[in-house]
Amino acid sequence: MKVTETRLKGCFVIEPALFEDDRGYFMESFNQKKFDSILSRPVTFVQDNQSFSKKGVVRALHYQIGEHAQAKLVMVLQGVVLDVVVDLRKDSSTFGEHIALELSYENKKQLFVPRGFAHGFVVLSDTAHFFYKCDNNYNASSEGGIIYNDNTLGIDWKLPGKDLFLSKKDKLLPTLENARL
Ligand SMILES: Cc1cn([C@H]2C[C@H](O)[C@@H](COP(=O)(O)OP(=O)(O)O[C@H]3O[C@H](C)C(=O)[C@H](O)[C@H]3O)O2)c(=O)[nH]c1=O
Repeated sequence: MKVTETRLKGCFVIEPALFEDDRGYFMESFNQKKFDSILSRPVTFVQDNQSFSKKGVVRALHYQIGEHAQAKLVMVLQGVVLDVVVDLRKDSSTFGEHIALELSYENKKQLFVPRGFAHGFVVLSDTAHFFYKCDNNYNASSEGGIIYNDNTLGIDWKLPGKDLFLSKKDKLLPTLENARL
């Protein structure tokens, strides 16, 4: 397993060991003991989520506030997405900054997103099956969000705006300046 910390402290790219043979491949997509060795404190995941989306779908930029904040281990089971996380930790020297990276079935990369981040992705392949573990349960009343094209964030979603598709809810999200943090 290869672990690389990103420039946003506490956010890691994880590349699981892949065992390929004539049948195909095997990998441990999550191992609590190995995962705990990466982080300074243990993370216990309590909920697994999946979503399936067509090309151009943007599910972004979401988070839960306060005690319901979620850390996530995100990965792609089929297709390719550009995954984006924005640092919303008020005491962070990289507050408001983001990283974006391709996660795909091919590259098997995973991203650990600590609590205090907004998360989202755009689907770059015809379809994408997205899977992620959360260390806190869904709490609808604590959901927050930032509009994906907030120009203070400067996120390049790679596809032309005319080809992007968002939920009604996501189209109405506020800018970072007006977001509920
Ligand atoms: C997130 C969530 C949603 N739901 C229900 C609520 C809605 O009736 C329906 C669709 O929810 P939503 O449109 O918020 O789904 P996404 O747009 O994929 O939201 C996710 O998008 C980005 C990528 C994230 O990182 C978040 O985990 C999450 O906000 O599922 C649940 O029942 N449990 C849940 O944990």
